[in-house]
Amino acid sequence: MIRKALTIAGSDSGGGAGIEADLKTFSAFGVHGLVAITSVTAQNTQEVRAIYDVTPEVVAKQIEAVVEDIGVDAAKTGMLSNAEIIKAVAKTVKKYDFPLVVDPVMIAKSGAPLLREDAMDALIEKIIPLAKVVTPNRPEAEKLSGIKIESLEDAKKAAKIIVEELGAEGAIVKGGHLGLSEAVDVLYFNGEFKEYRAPFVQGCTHGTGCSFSAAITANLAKGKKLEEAVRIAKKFITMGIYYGAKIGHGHCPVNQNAWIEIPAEKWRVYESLSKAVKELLTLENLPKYVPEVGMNFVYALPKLYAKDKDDVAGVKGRIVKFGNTVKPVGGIEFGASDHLARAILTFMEFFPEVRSALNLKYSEELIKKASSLGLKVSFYDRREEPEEIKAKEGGTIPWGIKTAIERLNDRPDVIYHLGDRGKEPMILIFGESPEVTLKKLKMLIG
Ligand SMILES: Cc1ncc(COP(=O)(O)OP(=O)(O)O)c(N)n1
Ligand SMILES: Cc1ncsc1CCOP(=O)(O)O
Repeated sequence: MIRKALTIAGSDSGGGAGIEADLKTFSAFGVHGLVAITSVTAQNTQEVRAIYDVTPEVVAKQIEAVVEDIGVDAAKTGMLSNAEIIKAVAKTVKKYDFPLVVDPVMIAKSGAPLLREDAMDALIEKIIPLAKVVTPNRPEAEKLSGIKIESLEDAKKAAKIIVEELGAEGAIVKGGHLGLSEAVDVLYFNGEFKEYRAPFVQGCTHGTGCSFSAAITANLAKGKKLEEAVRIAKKFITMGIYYGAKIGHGHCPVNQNAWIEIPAEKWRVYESLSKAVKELLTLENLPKYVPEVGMNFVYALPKLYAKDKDDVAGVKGRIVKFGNTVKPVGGIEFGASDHLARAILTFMEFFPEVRSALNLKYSEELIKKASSLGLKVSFYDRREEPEEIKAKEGGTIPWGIKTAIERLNDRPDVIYHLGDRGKEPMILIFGESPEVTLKKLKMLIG
Protein backbone atom coordinates (compact mmCIF):
# COMPACT_ATOMS: atom_id res chain seq x y z
CA MET A 1 0.00 0.00 0.00
CA ILE A 2 1.34 3.41 -0.92
CA ARG A 3 1.74 5.76 2.05
CA LYS A 4 0.76 9.42 1.91
CA ALA A 5 2.58 12.38 3.43
CA LEU A 6 1.36 15.98 3.54
CA THR A 7 3.49 19.12 3.50
CA ILE A 8 1.99 22.37 4.78
CA ALA A 9 4.59 24.83 3.55
CA GLY A 10 5.58 27.62 1.18
CA SER A 11 6.62 27.28 -2.43
CA ASP A 12 10.17 28.09 -3.51
CA SER A 13 10.19 29.04 -7.21
CA GLY A 14 13.86 27.99 -7.32
CA GLY A 15 12.84 24.40 -6.55
CA GLY A 16 15.41 24.09 -3.77
CA ALA A 17 13.44 24.43 -0.54
CA GLY A 18 9.79 24.52 0.58
CA ILE A 19 7.15 22.23 -0.86
CA GLU A 20 9.29 21.52 -3.91
CA ALA A 21 12.02 20.02 -1.70
CA ASP A 22 9.41 18.20 0.37
CA LEU A 23 7.73 16.58 -2.63
CA LYS A 24 11.06 15.43 -4.08
CA THR A 25 11.96 13.97 -0.70
CA PHE A 26 8.63 12.16 -0.36
CA SER A 27 9.16 10.69 -3.84
CA ALA A 28 12.67 9.55 -2.97
CA PHE A 29 11.12 7.43 -0.22
CA GLY A 30 8.32 6.13 -2.43
CA VAL A 31 5.67 8.09 -0.54
CA HIS A 32 2.81 9.90 -2.29
CA GLY A 33 3.13 13.62 -1.57
CA LEU A 34 0.23 15.97 -0.77
CA VAL A 35 0.44 19.74 -0.38
CA ALA A 36 -1.20 22.61 1.42
CA ILE A 37 0.56 25.73 0.14
CA THR A 38 0.83 28.52 2.69
CA SER A 39 2.75 31.06 0.70
CA VAL A 40 4.18 31.64 -2.77
CA THR A 41 7.72 32.96 -2.76
CA ALA A 42 9.60 34.42 -5.73
CA GLN A 43 12.94 32.92 -4.77
CA ASN A 44 16.18 31.65 -6.24
CA THR A 45 19.45 30.38 -4.79
CA GLN A 46 20.50 33.94 -3.89
CA GLU A 47 17.46 35.79 -2.57
CA VAL A 48 13.76 35.93 -1.79
CA ARG A 49 12.27 38.64 -4.01
CA ALA A 50 8.61 38.47 -3.01
CA ILE A 51 6.27 36.65 -0.64
CA TYR A 52 2.56 36.26 -1.32
CA ASP A 53 0.63 34.51 1.44
CA VAL A 54 -2.33 32.27 0.71
CA THR A 55 -5.43 33.07 2.81
CA PRO A 56 -5.77 31.01 6.03
CA GLU A 57 -9.13 29.65 4.78
CA VAL A 58 -7.57 28.26 1.60
CA VAL A 59 -4.68 26.72 3.58
CA ALA A 60 -7.21 24.96 5.84
CA LYS A 61 -9.30 23.84 2.88
CA GLN A 62 -6.26 22.27 1.17
CA ILE A 63 -5.57 20.21 4.31
CA GLU A 64 -9.19 19.14 4.67
CA ALA A 65 -9.50 18.27 0.98
CA VAL A 66 -6.59 15.84 0.99
CA VAL A 67 -7.22 14.30 4.41
CA GLU A 68 -10.88 13.63 3.74
CA ASP A 69 -10.38 11.93 0.40
CA ILE A 70 -6.84 10.62 0.10
CA GLY A 71 -5.82 10.23 3.73
CA VAL A 72 -2.61 11.34 5.43
CA ASP A 73 -0.18 8.99 7.20
CA ALA A 74 2.10 11.80 8.42
CA ALA A 75 2.40 15.54 7.86
CA LYS A 76 4.96 18.31 8.24
CA THR A 77 4.88 22.05 8.46
CA GLY A 78 7.46 24.34 6.90
CA MET A 79 7.10 28.06 6.17
CA LEU A 80 3.88 29.18 7.88
CA SER A 81 4.55 32.87 7.28
CA ASN A 82 2.01 34.61 9.54
CA ALA A 83 -0.03 34.17 12.73
CA GLU A 84 -3.37 33.76 10.93
CA ILE A 85 -2.06 30.86 8.83
CA ILE A 86 -0.54 29.30 11.96
CA LYS A 87 -3.88 29.46 13.79
CA ALA A 88 -5.76 28.01 10.82
CA VAL A 89 -3.24 25.17 10.45
CA ALA A 90 -3.35 24.36 14.18
CA LYS A 91 -7.15 24.33 14.27
CA THR A 92 -7.35 22.10 11.19
CA VAL A 93 -4.64 19.53 11.98
CA LYS A 94 -6.05 19.11 15.52
CA LYS A 95 -9.12 17.47 13.96
CA TYR A 96 -6.99 14.58 12.68
CA ASP A 97 -4.56 12.22 14.34
CA PHE A 98 -1.58 11.90 11.97
CA PRO A 99 1.90 12.56 13.39
CA LEU A 100 3.07 16.12 12.70
CA VAL A 101 6.69 17.07 12.09
CA VAL A 102 7.30 20.78 12.67
CA ASP A 103 10.20 22.46 10.86
CA PRO A 104 10.07 25.89 12.52
CA VAL A 105 11.15 27.81 9.40
CA MET A 106 12.07 31.38 10.34
CA ILE A 107 14.77 32.67 7.99
CA ALA A 108 15.88 31.54 4.51
CA LYS A 109 19.56 30.65 3.91
CA SER A 110 19.74 33.85 1.90
CA GLY A 111 18.76 35.80 5.04
CA ALA A 112 15.14 36.68 4.19
CA PRO A 113 12.55 36.31 6.99
CA LEU A 114 9.97 33.63 6.23
CA LEU A 115 8.03 34.03 9.48
CA ARG A 116 6.73 37.41 10.62
CA GLU A 117 8.20 38.63 13.92
CA ASP A 118 4.72 38.82 15.43
CA ALA A 119 3.97 35.20 14.50
CA MET A 120 6.57 33.66 16.82
CA ASP A 121 4.20 33.49 19.80
CA ALA A 122 1.51 31.81 17.70
CA LEU A 123 4.06 29.25 16.46
CA ILE A 124 5.10 28.47 20.03
CA GLU A 125 1.60 28.38 21.48
CA LYS A 126 -0.40 26.78 18.69
CA ILE A 127 1.89 24.56 16.59
CA ILE A 128 4.74 23.32 18.77
CA PRO A 129 2.42 21.49 21.24
CA LEU A 130 0.96 19.53 18.31
CA ALA A 131 4.35 18.27 17.13
CA LYS A 132 5.50 14.67 17.22
CA VAL A 133 8.90 16.23 16.67
CA VAL A 134 10.23 19.76 16.11
CA THR A 135 13.35 20.08 13.92
CA PRO A 136 15.03 23.44 14.59
CA ASN A 137 18.52 24.40 13.51
CA ARG A 138 20.64 26.25 16.04
CA PRO A 139 19.24 29.80 15.55
CA GLU A 140 15.68 28.46 15.47
CA ALA A 141 16.30 26.40 18.62
CA GLU A 142 17.69 29.51 20.34
CA LYS A 143 14.54 31.47 19.46
CA LEU A 144 12.22 28.69 20.63
CA SER A 145 14.06 27.81 23.85
CA GLY A 146 15.29 31.28 24.76
CA ILE A 147 18.83 30.00 25.49
CA LYS A 148 22.12 30.57 23.66
CA ILE A 149 23.50 27.42 21.99
CA GLU A 150 27.27 27.15 21.77
CA SER A 151 27.86 23.48 22.51
CA LEU A 152 26.29 20.08 22.29
CA GLU A 153 25.24 20.39 25.93
CA ASP A 154 23.40 23.64 25.11
CA ALA A 155 21.70 21.91 22.16
CA LYS A 156 20.50 19.19 24.55
CA LYS A 157 19.16 21.79 26.99
CA ALA A 158 17.29 23.53 24.17
CA ALA A 159 15.77 20.24 22.95
CA LYS A 160 14.59 19.47 26.50
CA ILE A 161 13.03 22.93 26.89
CA ILE A 162 11.15 22.53 23.58
CA VAL A 163 9.70 19.25 24.83
CA GLU A 164 9.19 19.87 28.54
CA GLU A 165 8.24 23.54 28.49
CA LEU A 166 6.74 24.10 25.04
CA GLY A 167 4.90 20.78 24.85
CA ALA A 168 6.28 19.00 21.77
CA GLU A 169 6.58 15.21 22.01
CA GLY A 170 10.13 15.30 20.68
CA ALA A 171 12.72 17.82 19.52
CA ILE A 172 15.78 17.39 17.39
CA VAL A 173 18.27 20.25 17.43
CA LYS A 174 20.44 20.10 14.32
CA GLY A 175 24.14 20.60 14.75
CA GLY A 176 25.00 21.68 11.22
CA HIS A 177 25.58 25.20 12.52
CA LEU A 178 27.57 24.25 15.65
CA GLY A 179 30.96 24.49 13.98
CA LEU A 180 32.05 20.97 15.05
CA SER A 181 34.03 18.64 12.73
CA GLU A 182 31.01 16.32 12.73
CA ALA A 183 27.41 17.34 12.14
CA VAL A 184 25.78 16.16 15.37
CA ASP A 185 22.02 16.30 15.84
CA VAL A 186 20.47 15.77 19.26
CA LEU A 187 17.05 14.20 19.67
CA TYR A 188 15.16 14.46 22.95
CA PHE A 189 12.26 12.02 22.96
CA ASN A 190 10.59 9.85 25.60
CA GLY A 191 12.77 11.47 28.27
CA GLU A 192 16.00 10.37 26.57
CA PHE A 193 18.70 11.94 24.43
CA LYS A 194 19.98 10.35 21.25
CA GLU A 195 22.83 11.70 19.14
CA TYR A 196 23.03 11.37 15.37
CA ARG A 197 26.47 11.92 13.89
CA ALA A 198 27.66 12.31 10.32
CA PRO A 199 30.82 13.74 8.78
CA PHE A 200 30.44 17.46 8.14
CA VAL A 201 30.34 17.38 4.35
CA GLN A 202 30.82 20.33 2.02
CA GLY A 203 28.24 20.67 -0.71
CA CYS A 204 24.82 22.12 -1.45
CA THR A 205 22.74 23.25 1.50
CA HIS A 206 19.70 25.13 0.23
CA GLY A 207 16.65 23.22 1.41
CA THR A 208 18.43 21.10 4.02
CA GLY A 209 15.97 21.88 6.80
CA CYS A 210 12.98 21.24 4.54
CA SER A 211 14.36 18.00 3.10
CA PHE A 212 15.49 16.65 6.49
CA SER A 213 12.08 17.20 8.09
CA ALA A 214 10.35 15.82 4.97
CA ALA A 215 12.50 12.68 5.16
CA ILE A 216 11.46 12.17 8.80
CA THR A 217 7.82 12.70 7.77
CA ALA A 218 8.06 10.23 4.86
CA ASN A 219 9.53 7.58 7.13
CA LEU A 220 6.93 8.15 9.84
CA ALA A 221 4.30 7.78 7.10
CA LYS A 222 5.90 4.43 6.27
CA GLY A 223 5.41 3.35 9.87
CA LYS A 224 8.99 3.75 11.11
CA LYS A 225 9.61 4.69 14.73
CA LEU A 226 10.79 8.27 15.28
CA GLU A 227 14.38 7.31 16.19
CA GLU A 228 14.67 5.20 13.03
CA ALA A 229 13.05 7.88 10.86
CA VAL A 230 15.61 10.41 12.12
CA ARG A 231 18.50 7.98 11.51
CA ILE A 232 17.41 7.47 7.89
CA ALA A 233 16.77 11.21 7.39
CA LYS A 234 20.29 12.01 8.64
CA LYS A 235 21.83 9.63 6.08
CA PHE A 236 19.57 11.00 3.37
CA ILE A 237 20.46 14.64 4.02
CA THR A 238 24.20 13.99 4.29
CA MET A 239 24.07 12.33 0.86
CA GLY A 240 21.87 15.10 -0.56
CA ILE A 241 24.31 17.81 0.54
CA TYR A 242 27.41 15.93 -0.67
CA TYR A 243 25.98 15.11 -4.09
CA GLY A 244 24.27 18.47 -4.69
CA ALA A 245 24.58 19.92 -8.19
CA LYS A 246 25.96 23.43 -8.61
CA ILE A 247 22.67 24.99 -9.67
CA GLY A 248 22.28 28.80 -9.53
CA HIS A 249 24.77 31.37 -8.28
CA GLY A 250 24.01 31.28 -4.55
CA HIS A 251 23.41 28.41 -2.14
CA CYS A 252 22.92 25.41 -4.43
CA PRO A 253 20.11 22.98 -3.56
CA VAL A 254 20.28 19.62 -1.81
CA ASN A 255 20.01 16.70 -4.25
CA GLN A 256 17.16 14.53 -2.99
CA ASN A 257 17.55 12.24 -6.02
CA ALA A 258 20.97 11.03 -4.85
CA TRP A 259 19.20 8.70 -2.42
CA ILE A 260 17.55 6.71 -5.21
CA GLU A 261 19.73 7.57 -8.17
CA ILE A 262 23.02 6.30 -6.76
CA PRO A 263 21.79 2.75 -6.01
CA ALA A 264 19.99 2.67 -9.37
CA GLU A 265 23.05 3.89 -11.27
CA LYS A 266 25.28 1.45 -9.39
CA TRP A 267 23.11 -1.38 -10.57
CA ARG A 268 23.17 -0.13 -14.19
CA VAL A 269 26.96 0.24 -14.07
CA TYR A 270 27.38 -3.21 -12.55
CA GLU A 271 25.13 -4.89 -15.11
CA SER A 272 26.65 -3.15 -18.10
CA LEU A 273 30.25 -3.78 -17.01
CA SER A 274 29.55 -7.42 -16.12
CA LYS A 275 28.14 -8.03 -19.59
CA ALA A 276 31.10 -6.34 -21.30
CA VAL A 277 33.71 -8.19 -19.20
CA LYS A 278 32.03 -11.48 -20.01
CA GLU A 279 32.28 -10.69 -23.72
CA LEU A 280 35.85 -9.43 -23.37
CA LEU A 281 36.92 -12.77 -21.93
CA THR A 282 35.63 -14.57 -25.01
CA LEU A 283 37.91 -12.60 -27.38
CA GLU A 284 40.21 -15.15 -28.95
CA ASN A 285 43.42 -13.15 -29.23
CA LEU A 286 43.02 -11.22 -25.97
CA PRO A 287 45.79 -13.06 -24.01
CA LYS A 288 48.57 -11.55 -26.09
CA TYR A 289 47.36 -8.02 -25.26
CA VAL A 290 47.14 -8.49 -21.50
CA PRO A 291 49.97 -6.51 -19.84
CA GLU A 292 52.34 -8.12 -17.33
CA VAL A 293 50.66 -6.13 -14.53
CA GLY A 294 47.25 -7.32 -15.68
CA MET A 295 44.31 -5.67 -17.35
CA ASN A 296 41.34 -3.88 -15.88
CA PHE A 297 38.06 -2.66 -17.32
CA VAL A 298 36.21 0.11 -15.48
CA TYR A 299 32.93 2.01 -15.57
CA ALA A 300 32.25 5.09 -13.43
CA LEU A 301 28.96 6.40 -12.05
CA PRO A 302 27.59 9.49 -13.85
CA LYS A 303 29.74 12.59 -13.30
CA LEU A 304 27.65 14.07 -10.46
CA TYR A 305 28.18 10.90 -8.44
CA ALA A 306 31.73 10.04 -9.52
CA LYS A 307 33.83 11.64 -6.78
CA ASP A 308 36.46 9.01 -6.00
CA LYS A 309 37.61 5.46 -6.78
CA ASP A 310 34.73 3.95 -4.82
CA ASP A 311 32.41 5.41 -7.44
CA VAL A 312 34.13 3.44 -10.21
CA ALA A 313 33.44 -0.26 -10.80
CA GLY A 314 36.22 -2.54 -11.99
CA VAL A 315 37.45 -6.13 -11.84
CA LYS A 316 38.74 -7.05 -8.39
CA GLY A 317 42.35 -8.22 -8.68
CA ARG A 318 42.33 -7.37 -12.45
CA ILE A 319 42.19 -9.73 -15.45
CA VAL A 320 45.37 -11.78 -15.71
CA LYS A 321 47.03 -14.22 -18.10
CA PHE A 322 46.46 -17.85 -17.17
CA GLY A 323 48.45 -20.15 -19.47
CA ASN A 324 47.10 -19.44 -22.93
CA THR A 325 43.91 -17.93 -21.57
CA VAL A 326 42.87 -14.97 -19.42
CA LYS A 327 40.99 -14.98 -16.13
CA PRO A 328 39.38 -12.34 -13.93
CA VAL A 329 40.85 -12.72 -10.45
CA GLY A 330 37.67 -11.55 -8.74
CA GLY A 331 34.24 -10.17 -9.52
CA ILE A 332 33.04 -6.70 -10.49
CA GLU A 333 33.22 -4.34 -7.53
CA PHE A 334 33.12 -0.63 -6.86
CA GLY A 335 36.53 0.50 -5.63
CA ALA A 336 38.29 -2.48 -7.27
CA SER A 337 40.43 -0.33 -9.56
CA ASP A 338 43.06 2.16 -8.58
CA HIS A 339 45.03 3.15 -11.72
CA LEU A 340 42.21 3.07 -14.24
CA ALA A 341 39.84 4.67 -11.74
CA ARG A 342 42.20 7.62 -11.46
CA ALA A 343 42.50 7.74 -15.25
CA ILE A 344 38.75 7.77 -15.90
CA LEU A 345 38.01 10.28 -13.12
CA THR A 346 40.54 12.66 -14.67
CA PHE A 347 39.20 12.05 -18.17
CA MET A 348 35.68 12.87 -16.90
CA GLU A 349 36.86 16.29 -15.72
CA PHE A 350 37.29 17.12 -19.41
CA PHE A 351 34.65 14.87 -20.98
CA PRO A 352 32.06 13.84 -18.38
CA GLU A 353 30.24 11.60 -20.85
CA VAL A 354 33.26 9.27 -21.18
CA ARG A 355 32.90 6.94 -18.19
CA SER A 356 34.62 3.71 -19.20
CA ALA A 357 38.20 2.58 -19.85
CA LEU A 358 40.39 -0.50 -20.19
CA ASN A 359 44.14 -1.02 -20.45
CA LEU A 360 46.15 -3.07 -22.93
CA LYS A 361 49.77 -4.09 -23.39
CA TYR A 362 51.52 -1.45 -25.50
CA SER A 363 52.40 -2.24 -29.09
CA GLU A 364 53.44 0.17 -31.82
CA GLU A 365 51.42 -1.81 -34.31
CA LEU A 366 48.22 -1.25 -32.29
CA ILE A 367 48.81 2.49 -32.10
CA LYS A 368 49.34 2.66 -35.86
CA LYS A 369 46.19 0.63 -36.40
CA ALA A 370 44.19 2.89 -34.07
CA SER A 371 45.17 5.95 -36.12
CA SER A 372 44.48 4.23 -39.43
CA LEU A 373 41.00 3.27 -38.14
CA GLY A 374 40.28 6.94 -37.42
CA LEU A 375 40.47 6.61 -33.64
CA LYS A 376 41.88 9.70 -31.93
CA VAL A 377 45.19 8.86 -30.29
CA SER A 378 47.27 10.84 -27.81
CA PHE A 379 50.11 10.02 -25.42
CA TYR A 380 52.13 11.18 -22.45
CA ASP A 381 55.77 10.71 -21.65
CA ARG A 382 56.39 9.72 -18.04
CA ARG A 383 59.93 11.16 -18.28
CA GLU A 384 58.40 14.63 -18.71
CA GLU A 385 56.44 14.41 -15.48
CA PRO A 386 57.30 17.35 -13.21
CA GLU A 387 59.24 16.38 -10.06
CA GLU A 388 56.63 17.79 -7.69
CA ILE A 389 53.92 15.57 -9.25
CA LYS A 390 56.21 12.53 -9.25
CA ALA A 391 56.74 13.07 -5.53
CA LYS A 392 52.99 12.97 -4.91
CA GLU A 393 51.47 9.50 -4.48
CA GLY A 394 48.99 8.75 -7.27
CA GLY A 395 49.70 11.92 -9.25
CA THR A 396 51.25 10.42 -12.40
CA ILE A 397 48.13 9.06 -14.08
CA PRO A 398 45.98 12.20 -13.61
CA TRP A 399 48.89 14.29 -14.86
CA GLY A 400 49.41 11.94 -17.84
CA ILE A 401 45.75 11.90 -18.87
CA LYS A 402 45.50 15.67 -18.58
CA THR A 403 48.71 16.12 -20.59
CA ALA A 404 47.51 13.75 -23.32
CA ILE A 405 44.10 15.43 -23.62
CA GLU A 406 45.61 18.92 -23.72
CA ARG A 407 48.18 17.79 -26.32
CA LEU A 408 45.42 16.51 -28.63
CA ASN A 409 43.10 19.42 -27.85
CA ASP A 410 40.28 17.01 -28.59
CA ARG A 411 38.63 13.93 -27.04
CA PRO A 412 40.96 10.94 -27.36
CA ASP A 413 39.79 7.35 -27.88
CA VAL A 414 43.22 6.00 -27.03
CA ILE A 415 46.00 7.29 -24.75
CA TYR A 416 49.33 5.51 -24.47
CA HIS A 417 52.65 5.94 -22.69
CA LEU A 418 55.96 4.26 -23.35
CA GLY A 419 56.78 3.45 -19.75
CA ASP A 420 59.71 4.43 -17.59
CA ARG A 421 62.14 2.63 -15.31
CA GLY A 422 60.09 -0.20 -13.74
CA LYS A 423 56.92 0.99 -15.47
CA GLU A 424 55.41 -1.08 -18.22
CA PRO A 425 54.31 0.81 -21.38
CA MET A 426 50.52 0.85 -21.67
CA ILE A 427 47.58 1.66 -23.90
CA LEU A 428 44.32 2.91 -22.45
CA ILE A 429 41.08 2.83 -24.45
CA PHE A 430 38.20 5.11 -23.45
CA GLY A 431 34.49 5.05 -24.24
CA GLU A 432 31.16 6.41 -23.03
CA SER A 433 30.17 2.95 -21.80
CA PRO A 434 31.83 -0.48 -21.51
CA GLU A 435 29.99 -1.43 -24.70
CA VAL A 436 31.63 1.43 -26.63
CA THR A 437 35.06 0.77 -25.11
CA LEU A 438 34.79 -2.89 -26.03
CA LYS A 439 33.75 -2.00 -29.58
CA LYS A 440 36.91 0.09 -29.95
CA LEU A 441 39.01 -2.75 -28.53
CA LYS A 442 37.47 -5.20 -31.00
CA MET A 443 38.25 -2.83 -33.88
CA LEU A 444 41.86 -2.76 -32.68
CA ILE A 445 42.59 -6.39 -31.92
CA GLY A 446 39.92 -8.03 -34.04
C1 LIG B 1 9.39 28.43 0.76
C2 LIG B 1 10.56 28.20 1.63
N1 LIG B 1 10.43 27.43 2.70
C3 LIG B 1 11.50 27.21 3.50
C4 LIG B 1 12.73 27.77 3.21
C5 LIG B 1 13.91 27.55 4.10
O1 LIG B 1 14.86 26.79 3.43
P1 LIG B 1 16.41 27.15 3.50
O2 LIG B 1 16.65 28.56 3.26
O3 LIG B 1 17.12 26.20 2.67
O4 LIG B 1 16.80 26.88 4.92
P2 LIG B 1 16.90 25.48 5.56
O5 LIG B 1 15.53 24.98 5.63
O6 LIG B 1 17.76 24.65 4.66
O7 LIG B 1 17.54 25.69 6.88
C6 LIG B 1 12.82 28.56 2.07
N2 LIG B 1 13.97 29.14 1.74
N3 LIG B 1 11.73 28.76 1.30
C1 LIG C 1 49.10 -0.65 -13.61
C2 LIG C 1 48.21 0.07 -14.52
N1 LIG C 1 48.53 1.28 -15.02
C3 LIG C 1 47.61 1.77 -15.79
S1 LIG C 1 46.31 0.75 -15.97
C4 LIG C 1 47.00 -0.40 -14.95
C5 LIG C 1 46.40 -1.70 -14.64
C6 LIG C 1 45.07 -1.57 -13.97
O1 LIG C 1 45.21 -1.10 -12.69
P1 LIG C 1 43.98 -0.97 -11.68
O2 LIG C 1 43.48 -2.36 -11.44
O3 LIG C 1 44.53 -0.34 -10.48
O4 LIG C 1 42.98 -0.13 -12.40
